[in-house]
Amino acid sequence: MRYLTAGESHGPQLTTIIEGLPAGMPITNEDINEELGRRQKGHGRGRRMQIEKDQAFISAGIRHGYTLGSPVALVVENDDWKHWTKIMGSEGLSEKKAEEIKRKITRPRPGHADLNGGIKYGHRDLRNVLERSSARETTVRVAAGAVAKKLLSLLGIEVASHVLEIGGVKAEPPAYETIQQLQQVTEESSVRCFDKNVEQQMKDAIDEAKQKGDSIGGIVEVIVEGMPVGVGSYVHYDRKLDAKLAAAIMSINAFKGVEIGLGFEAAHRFGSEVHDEIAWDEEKGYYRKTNRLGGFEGGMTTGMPIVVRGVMKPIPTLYKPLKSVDIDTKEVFEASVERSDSCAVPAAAVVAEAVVAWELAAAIVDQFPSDRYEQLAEYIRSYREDVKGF
Ligand SMILES: Cc1cc2nc3c(=O)[nH]c(=O)nc-3n(C[C@H](O)[C@H](O)[C@H](O)COP(=O)(O)O)c2cc1C
Ligand SMILES: C=C(O[C@@H]1CC(C(=O)O)=C[C@@H](OP(=O)(O)O)[C@H]1O)C(=O)O
Repeated sequence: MRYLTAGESHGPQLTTIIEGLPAGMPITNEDINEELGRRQKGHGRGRRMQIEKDQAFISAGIRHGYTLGSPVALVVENDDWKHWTKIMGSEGLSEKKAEEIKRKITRPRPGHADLNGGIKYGHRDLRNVLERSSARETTVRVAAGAVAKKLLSLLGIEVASHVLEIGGVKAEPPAYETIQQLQQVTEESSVRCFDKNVEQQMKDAIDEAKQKGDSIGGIVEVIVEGMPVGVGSYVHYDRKLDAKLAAAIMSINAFKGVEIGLGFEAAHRFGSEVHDEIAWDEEKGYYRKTNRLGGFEGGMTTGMPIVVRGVMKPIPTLYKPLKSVDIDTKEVFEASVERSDSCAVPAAAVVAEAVVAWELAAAIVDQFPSDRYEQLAEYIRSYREDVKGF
């Protein structure tokens, strides 16, 4: 499976085209819209989220709630676009008129893509960079992820996420009994944190940063239960599924690091404190007594829950500006800001779920190729039986 996204932050719409889904898989607008709504929430978001009410329009590949096997195209309109039609040049402005608008951006923000992107493409109006580098693009990645999540869920695989840390305020690891409970509790939290004791502290940290004109980052964790054993590969470096998850997390705007299982903590421990002992019983088949390796050995799933963490840096657009250099005048300036998120870690947790779900669904479709959804479901069911009898 593969997907592409297109669209600018203040353009008319964002689009994704998904290719390779089996035919006959049930999927509705609501499945996708629910995920889009989850991504818009979270304490610390800026004014833009009050303007947008993200909804997916299915323009291809699905009929009467089932995939056709043809490419699926999903569109999310930008409600903010109506305020930007002139600036975005959608009305075919003459050069003279564009000059009149005088909204050319020549002041790159430290930490954003503005300067490197401008140099790379030769854009002297840095808006041509920021429009696409904006995390607005994650809207349609979540739409594609929603389709992947639906496929996984139909196959008995559930994906959840939660926030472990915001701006130095740390939560206890979640003590959940079922993944559904984890999903429900985090859904009720305005910072997507399972640990209710620190929720207010996290909100306070966000408010304090905002008040100071600053921004803060944090750590999110994605947990996946129900993956069959042996998905991925130890044979080829580019089919190692843990590596694909790491790349997927790193592809989210502002993410600077990834850990699977113990992650960096493994460096401080003996091997006997890191590796998970293997056990077997008739009911479960093989299992691990612990899950310090977060569901992966040898680039393949172990069948234990997948645990992936990602760290998000603080948002680069700051009301309290850092110094930078104007690309036209070469003068040093301090950036002024119209609007920005002060913390988007809770939203990023939903994006992390989406990109992880996508990689897992793609790996399954790759390993168990089937043109029909029913065939795929049967394939997975019989593979699970096989694994039990190994
Ligand atoms: C959900 C989400 C919302 C974001 N909101 C903003 C924002 O309002 N302002 C901003 O400057 N950066 C925001 N970012 C981060 C930038 O998009 C990101 O830092 C930028 O694209 C540069 O990429 P890099 O940080 O990965 O190097 C957001 C990121 C995510 C995931
Ligand atoms: C629009 C979204 O996030 C945007 C990501 C973003 C950035 O620079 O990454 C900048 C902000 O956009 P604007 O400049 O229009 O206020 C965020 O609101 C979204 O998540 O849907």
